[in-house]
Amino acid sequence: MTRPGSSADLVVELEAVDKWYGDYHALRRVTLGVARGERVAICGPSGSGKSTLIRCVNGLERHQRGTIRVDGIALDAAGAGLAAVRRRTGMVFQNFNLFPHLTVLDNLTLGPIYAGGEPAAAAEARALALLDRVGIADQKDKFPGQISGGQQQRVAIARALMREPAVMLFDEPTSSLDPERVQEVLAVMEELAQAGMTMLVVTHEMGFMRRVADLVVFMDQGEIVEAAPPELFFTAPRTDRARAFLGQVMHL
Ligand SMILES: Nc1ncnc2c1ncn2[C@@H]1O[C@H](COP(=O)(O)OP(=O)(O)OP(=O)(O)O)[C@@H](O)[C@H]1O
Repeated sequence: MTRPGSSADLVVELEAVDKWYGDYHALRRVTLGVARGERVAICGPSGSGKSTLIRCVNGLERHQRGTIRVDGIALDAAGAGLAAVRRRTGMVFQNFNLFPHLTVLDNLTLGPIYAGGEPAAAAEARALALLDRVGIADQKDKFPGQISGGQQQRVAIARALMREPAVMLFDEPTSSLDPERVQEVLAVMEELAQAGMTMLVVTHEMGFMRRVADLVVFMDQGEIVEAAPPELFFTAPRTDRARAFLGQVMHL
């Protein structure tokens, strides 16, 4: 839940975070906490700052004001703590971002072996176990272009898990998939949630939010407008802005 100032074991903490792109104020005093093992979903209209928020959490974008901490490490506005925070976060993007010239297996092992110094045999054993966990161990020698979008996204999830992250960040992970491929990725995400993974997920998937999220955060114009458990947010939104958004996406 959003509990600024509480003593909960927070893996992600944002306090009064502001972010500008030039003159454009993209995040406005955003305060949010994600406790260990908690699943927080972020929704809101296009351009409301959802991607910006999640990209600030792992330092892909820099905030200018306020505090961001991941697993207790401060990512201050000048960028200190960046490498340590990156090691503790696994990021899954809309467009998979796999290396097209590497096999599925090599996509998982490249970072740990060459950047992390892990012995190749150990990295491969971990990679095979994770590919098995996401149901695509049999595709390990294929290249990304030879497998479906849903399979590519499952590879991307397995690659992010190679870091043994304290939190998994998902930025609209099913938005670029064919409709028949969406469920296979959501099923992997649900399995992660059941296993206790801490997750911060930008998504438009209402069913996923209802089933999996502990907290739904609704953003509009760079602000967190509401933060509530899904059963409350979807049935009794408190603000006109949230009601208008839900009316559009759920055709109420
Ligand atoms: N690199 C950038 N430079 C300038 N403006 C940007 C940049 N990235 C995002 N913006 C602007 O910041 C605002 C928030 O963008 P952001 O991508 O965070 O929104 P979003 O809620 O994730 O939208 P969507 O659902 O369409 O992905 C938008 O108005 C966008 O045009």
